[in-house]
Amino acid sequence: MSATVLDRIKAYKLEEIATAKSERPLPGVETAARAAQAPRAFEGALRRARAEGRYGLIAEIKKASPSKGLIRADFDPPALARAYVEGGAACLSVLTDAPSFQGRPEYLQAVRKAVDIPLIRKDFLYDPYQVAEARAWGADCILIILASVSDAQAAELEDAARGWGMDALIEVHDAGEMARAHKLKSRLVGINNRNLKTFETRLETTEELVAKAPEGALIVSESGLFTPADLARMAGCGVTTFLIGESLMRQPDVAAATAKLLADPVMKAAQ
Ligand SMILES: O=P(O)(O)OC[C@@H](O)[C@@H](O)c1c[nH]c2ccccc12
Repeated sequence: MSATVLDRIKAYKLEEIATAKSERPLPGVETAARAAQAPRAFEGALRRARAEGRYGLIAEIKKASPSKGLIRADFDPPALARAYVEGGAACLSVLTDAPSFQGRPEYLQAVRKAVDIPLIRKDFLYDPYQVAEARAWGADCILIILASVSDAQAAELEDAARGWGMDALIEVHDAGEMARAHKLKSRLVGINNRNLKTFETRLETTEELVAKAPEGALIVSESGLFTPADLARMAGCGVTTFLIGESLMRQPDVAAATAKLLADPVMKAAQ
């Protein structure tokens, strides 16, 4: 079988983690994590938006991606963060992976200083060391991609997040992964419309998997959402919480585009 993008990412991440651990041993990272501002309620901010009848947006700060290449040349993370807040985002996602997404830990740290809303470290996590890093850099939530970790690794990452007082967004993209999500504690579940192995993006993925989610889960529809009609379509199957990057990153006026995307008051059937 040919190596997928996820296999390649995992290989360089494991090297990255080994280097980071030797350059900055865990105790020092833990000290920095303990000194960071207290974690903010990431899932809570999204649940509040939903309870108040608003779309809950996690707006993503994303310069490039493996499938799209460079998405935004003029890339100023603190300015983009402020624009997203002005436009009404509930939370922000900041890519920290450099090789595939041109992200950086410094972007997360700079965004933390620029805005008050909760942040997720968007990266490929395999080791609790990376969860401590995320907390030290100011993240309030981590991403656990079930396509790239075992059940045991997912549980270990989730426990590390809980230990730091952070939330965990559990990402699934098929029925098998959704079944695995039931075994975890987190009830914040992202359905990725993009298959990370083939890059195929289908909004049907959210529609097909939402009914298989754990009881009481808050579902986040991730990737490939561009228009108010896309959000209304997702609301039609009860999903009103979204993770959106590319479509907003391509807009010259990010604040106005975010406000426009969220302006539609369509809030249909509750999950
Ligand atoms: O730019 P989009 O299509 O709006 O997608 C955002 C987000 O869902 C996507 O960046 C993403 C979802 N899961 C991930 C896992 C790793 C890296 C990136 C992702």
